[in-house]
Amino acid sequence: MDEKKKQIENHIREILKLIGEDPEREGLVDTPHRVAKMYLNEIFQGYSQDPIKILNNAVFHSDYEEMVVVKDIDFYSMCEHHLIPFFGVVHVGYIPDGKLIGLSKIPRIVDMFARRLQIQEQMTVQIAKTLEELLEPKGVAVVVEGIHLCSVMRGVKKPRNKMITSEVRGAFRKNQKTREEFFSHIDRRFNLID
Ligand SMILES: Nc1nc2c(ncn2[C@@H]2O[C@H](COP(=O)(O)OP(=O)(O)OP(=O)(O)O)[C@@H](O)[C@H]2O)c(=O)[nH]1
Ligand SMILES: [Zn+2]
Repeated sequence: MDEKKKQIENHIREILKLIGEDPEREGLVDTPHRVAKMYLNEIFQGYSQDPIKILNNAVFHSDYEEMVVVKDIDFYSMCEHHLIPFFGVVHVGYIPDGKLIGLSKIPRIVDMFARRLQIQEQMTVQIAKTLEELLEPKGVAVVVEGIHLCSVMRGVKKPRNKMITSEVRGAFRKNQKTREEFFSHIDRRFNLID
């Protein structure tokens, strides 16, 4: 890990030089170290995480049969095309089939996939697929609402653009009423803003 950190530091220092900066000036002298630490311990931490460890046995047997919805889970991720953030909220629903998951574990799974280089569509599918594998539920649904800084502060510069992606599996795909129940729970407003 220390060797990796050192190498990232060196590359950041080189990038600083190439964009016309002086990496030795006071404000920047510790920046390569900070960035390396932030990449490995925070914003790209997801690469070194294992869903089974994150779960820590927090799957419970239960007779509860109705839909479980966890909504407005904030996430921060990094666009794989531009290496700048996209962020927003994730909403998750599932219909258990004998197994429930600890409430805090859903945001932990979201973070595991958000803390990587991503596109929003892929992150949406990865969250749904992982919950399906862990819980074997009757159905799972994931909706992600995101703002991509690569379309806000550069490129097309459309600051109010929001991207909405969804992945629905099992009962949510087969049964329109189930899907509608989920969407009525999460509402269609953009939850991050209002
Ligand atoms: N579908 C999808 N596209 C994304 C996501 N994040 C960024 N993009 C898009 O990826 C595309 C990359 O296109 P390019 O033409 O190679 O990149 P670019 O020249 O920087 O494009 P502009 O952003 O239009 O200036 C852009 O249209 C981005 O808006 C994402 O999560 N999902
Ligand atoms: Zn981008």
